[in-house]
Amino acid sequence: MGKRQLVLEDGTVFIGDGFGSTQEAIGEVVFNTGMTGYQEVITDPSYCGQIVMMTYPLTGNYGINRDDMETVTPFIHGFIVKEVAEYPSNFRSEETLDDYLKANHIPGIAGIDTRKLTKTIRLQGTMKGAIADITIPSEEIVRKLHKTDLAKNQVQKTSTLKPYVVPGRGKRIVVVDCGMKHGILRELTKRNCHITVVPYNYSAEDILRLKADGLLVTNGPGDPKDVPETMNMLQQVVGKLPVFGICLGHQLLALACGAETEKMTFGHRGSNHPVKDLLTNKTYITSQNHSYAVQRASLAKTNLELTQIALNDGTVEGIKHKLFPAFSVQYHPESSPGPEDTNHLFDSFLKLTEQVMKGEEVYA
Ligand SMILES: NC(=O)CC[C@H](N)C(=O)O
Repeated sequence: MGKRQLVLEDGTVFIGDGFGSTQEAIGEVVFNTGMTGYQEVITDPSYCGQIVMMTYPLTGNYGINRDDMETVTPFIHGFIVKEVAEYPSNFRSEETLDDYLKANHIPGIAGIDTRKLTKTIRLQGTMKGAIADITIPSEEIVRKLHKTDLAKNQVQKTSTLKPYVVPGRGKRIVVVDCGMKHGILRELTKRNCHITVVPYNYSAEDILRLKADGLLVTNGPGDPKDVPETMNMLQQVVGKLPVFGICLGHQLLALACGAETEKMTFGHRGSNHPVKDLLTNKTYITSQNHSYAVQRASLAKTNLELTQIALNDGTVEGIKHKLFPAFSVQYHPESSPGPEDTNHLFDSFLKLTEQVMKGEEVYA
């Protein structure tokens, strides 16, 4: 495709080779440290509004396959890599990364100094950026970036519009879709659940009318404070249904129970983030993708207990309610991509629904 440029809002310019779609992209530039899993990253709806750079220098080597999609329509705004493989080699590969990005209107840029970009983001925090044609003066793009506010309605874009059912004979679980990865459905169907997926703004009343055994609130893009609908619903449902929150769902549970959330400098994105479970003293390697975190000090004024912390920086990775069956984690227990160390959390959630059903006096 020829040369293209990546321009950051602070004026930094990287010249590279365009691939994927030729359109212009604007988004928050973030980095992911996973060495594999680019297909799951591209198709994770939590990246809506973001331009993602992979720190691992080779991407596209095993192509794109039909099995590792995390959503039907990807929402990522752009993709940055050091080197993109033109000829993937893997028995599951159906097409190249370039073809997939072209077909889904996602621009990519390769051949830039990804280590420099990582260091810039680590020092200054995430910034807005654009992947654009080389012919446009970079000052013009910087001006445009300063004028552009990143959208606040990302969950509205990534959530399902209508409820639907994935039938099963086991526990009845309502999944509130804030931008759900298919991995969450995979874990629940593996455990024979009867799943009702509902939009992010489904009311507490309508959820309770479904007479489910448990409620799962999924991952999703953007700032949790931009999703008051789901937060208000949780305030009414906690204590009436066992609740499991994943990533954005975790942040929303925290807000619903009176805790605070804050934006991190550059977030956690990768497949090898160590997390310590304070209740069992075990350490898990987890898959993560988040910009926001629950403010640790704010838990003191709530009925929430800190259950897990990130070992790299001490941030909150898990909480549980002290009075009601509700718990959540900041990372992705469904992995995809990444280690499956914390897959058992889906079993813990279903066990909790069982205990509540039997009327046992148990909390998460
Ligand atoms: N993967 C997620 O659910 C991310 C949650 C939230 N959008 C964040 O960036 O912190």
